[in-house]
Amino acid sequence: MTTDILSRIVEQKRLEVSRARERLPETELRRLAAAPRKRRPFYDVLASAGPSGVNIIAEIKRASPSKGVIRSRLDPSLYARQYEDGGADALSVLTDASFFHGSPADLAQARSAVRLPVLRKDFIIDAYQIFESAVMGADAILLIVRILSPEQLREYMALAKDSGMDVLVEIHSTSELETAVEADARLIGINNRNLETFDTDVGRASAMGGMLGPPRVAVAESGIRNRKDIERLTAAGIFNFLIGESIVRSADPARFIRSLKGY
Ligand SMILES: O=P(O)(O)OC[C@@H](O)[C@@H](O)c1c[nH]c2ccccc12
Repeated sequence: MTTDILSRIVEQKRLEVSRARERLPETELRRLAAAPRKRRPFYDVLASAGPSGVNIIAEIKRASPSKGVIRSRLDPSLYARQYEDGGADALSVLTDASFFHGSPADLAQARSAVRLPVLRKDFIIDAYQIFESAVMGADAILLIVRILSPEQLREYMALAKDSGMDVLVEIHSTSELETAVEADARLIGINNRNLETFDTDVGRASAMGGMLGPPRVAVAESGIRNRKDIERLTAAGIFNFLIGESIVRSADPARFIRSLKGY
């Protein structure tokens, strides 16, 4: 039943992209995207762990299809600053409006408030969205293996690289891991969320994390709630964590991130 959510999201995206194309033709967007921009390193930050041994990618997430509204009145610059104060190593910002209540403005505001590299979190199914991400100022984009053909994955990785952006390639299974490795993905996000049920199981990342090694860097995504979850995953060789809901819900995000890092 919930697999339908992902297909609904993708369907809605196709609609949004075709509308965006009418407003701004791709040739124009490409011209804008080609303007030189200073990107902040995302991959390099995550390729090695700092003194705490753990890197946190802290996410700005107002709502989700599985949880509904998490925090709707959220000031992205304020949150970004709290995340940075707490020692977050990078930011992730949901820019999808229809299902996650995010926007490109959220990303721009968050990024300009801090010095951290920023991941654009959205459902990319068309090259148009890569140029959009470049114009938005994203330092990295998410590509979800499940919703792309292997050819699209390669093409979009190359386009992102041309724009100076890093790519986080998201997988849910060992067969998707193979696809990601064949496309030579360097940063691989293992999503703990079961797309059929939307349940999360931190064990998914710990089981697959051991299959990666330099220069391939694993990121555990979704359902990470506390220091214990992190310790379980570091034992499996994973030191990068993408965390949204538990940080956004916390009364004191900076303090919560510090506790996740073991301080
Ligand atoms: O809020 P959580 O459970 O900490 O999860 C964060 C992140 O992993 C999740 O938002 C996510 C992972 N992959 C995605 C793809 C699209 C939208 C959202 C996501």
